[in-house]
Amino acid sequence: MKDLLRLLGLYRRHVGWILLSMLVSLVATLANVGLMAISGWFITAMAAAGLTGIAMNYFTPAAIIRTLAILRTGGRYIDRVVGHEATLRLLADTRAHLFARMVPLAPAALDDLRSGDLLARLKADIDRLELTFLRLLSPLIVALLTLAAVGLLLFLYDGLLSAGVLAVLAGCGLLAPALAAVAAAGPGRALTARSADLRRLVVDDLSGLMPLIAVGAFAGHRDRLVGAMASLVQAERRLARRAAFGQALGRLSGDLALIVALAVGVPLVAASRMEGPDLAMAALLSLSAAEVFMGLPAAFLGVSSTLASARRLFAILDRKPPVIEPANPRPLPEGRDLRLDGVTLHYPGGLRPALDGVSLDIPFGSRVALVGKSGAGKSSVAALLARLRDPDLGEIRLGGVPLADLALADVRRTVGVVPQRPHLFTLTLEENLRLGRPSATAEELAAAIEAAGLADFVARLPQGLATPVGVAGATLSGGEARRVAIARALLPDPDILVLDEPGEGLDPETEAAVLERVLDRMAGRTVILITHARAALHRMDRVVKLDEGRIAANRAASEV
Ligand SMILES: Nc1ncnc2c1ncn2[C@@H]1O[C@H](COP(=O)(O)OP(=O)(O)OP(=O)(O)O)[C@@H](O)[C@H]1O
Repeated sequence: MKDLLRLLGLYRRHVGWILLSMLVSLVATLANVGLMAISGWFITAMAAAGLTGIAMNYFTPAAIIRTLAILRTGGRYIDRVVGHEATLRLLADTRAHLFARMVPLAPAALDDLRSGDLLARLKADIDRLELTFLRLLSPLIVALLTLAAVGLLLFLYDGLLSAGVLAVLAGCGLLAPALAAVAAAGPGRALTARSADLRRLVVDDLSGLMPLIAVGAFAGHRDRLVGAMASLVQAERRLARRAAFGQALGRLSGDLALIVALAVGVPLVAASRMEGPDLAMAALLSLSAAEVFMGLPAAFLGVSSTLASARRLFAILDRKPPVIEPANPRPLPEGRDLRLDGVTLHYPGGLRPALDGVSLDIPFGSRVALVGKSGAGKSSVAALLARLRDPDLGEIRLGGVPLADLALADVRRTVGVVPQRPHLFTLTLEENLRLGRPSATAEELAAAIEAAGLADFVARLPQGLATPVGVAGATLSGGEARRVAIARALLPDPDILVLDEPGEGLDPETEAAVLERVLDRMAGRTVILITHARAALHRMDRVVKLDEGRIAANRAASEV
């Protein structure tokens, strides 16, 4: 219930469209029910008039019938247009809202989710919310109002007639599908989970297809995929069985209501308490009112899977961003000295802290190598310096001001990071580079490419900078991709550059040449180099060794 209310809360901003859509839908439905009822009355009254030879005014009912027919047809058209407008606005809004909330979570607070899972939440889960309004909420309210109108009209003739018809309509049209939906809650949840599983598997396996084939594990993954599809079909089948039960009773509701109307109405006519044409009207009114229940069984069944989707969305919306933008950021200080003071960082589930009381001074303009065994905490320092995470304890200061007090954009403009696993987008080489600084001139772009040691490579490409790099840079070698990432980080001219193992994928000569150029370009500014390559150390001022999250040594490079 809490989730349903929260879901409805998402609709608040579109309440005008929602009310308009419901109003149009109600008018179209009442016009349809009224059309059937008045037509029944009119035909019977005309037949009776013909038999008895009494003249009757047929202009007024004929005009009413024509008006209702126009209202019904036009209303249904407008109902579709307005209903979809309301729903699509809601979906677009929710998708944008969720994406905007994901951005500050990335990457640290989304580490545990696979990209296929995130895609499923952004796409399929939000699409499923459509069911709540278009197929459930609006039809349910319209059905209840129509029932009330029908019940009131029949009550004017006879209380029992009204009660009998309402009981059948509500029992078969509303109660039975609602019970079927309760019985289907389990399969509904399973369906959402299975389709998310399948999407995750497809996206993951496709992006990892090469290694899967290479290690001969493809057959196993294909079997897993086939298994996931089979359990999806099974969940759908279970849901469909329960849906069939609710739908069958829903469809029966009109016929049963007609029988009840006749069973109660015929004695009323026989006792002259009701006119024959009025009975025809009541019978057709009862039959046609059942139309409002047609879509409800399926919508009721969709409630549990829609709520499961909503919960998956809320789970993202409720995540706490790993870093908070200060409400009133302090201005960027003049100084660029970095100071880490008792910095401690725990990853969730980590057995020991990744960083444990690290204190370190990095004056502006210095060149510091961070070394240490794999897992020592080097990349964690890089993440903290770019404020992708915040320390649990201790503080990092830039020019004497805590990083947490500065605007995130200022921090990230000042501290450029080439991560250990840089990501290239499925764009051209130039578009990937310009992400670093969209307004860069051609000369600035060329200078960054030169500094990253990419100039020869670009010159050899037939399409030059317009070359597409493929999905995640798949058409580039590991070393080329890394140099693109270096050029991208150099383009905005950061005052502090953190290079996380920039030599990976490069031969030793190229690595040395690239480092040389980067250091030249960064002359007078700070470079922090995370590396396992001893050869690079003589180009640095200090070498800081980390061991299990602590500083094990901090020496001048000449002493190493
Ligand atoms: N996102 C994460 N979630 C949980 N634990 C993490 C995460 N990132 C790193 N760790 C853990 O924190 C510790 C430090 O990791 P970090 O990546 O900083 O080491 P590193 O020195 O850069 O290692 P490498 O040289 O292999 O890149 C490791 O034990 C690692 O398993």
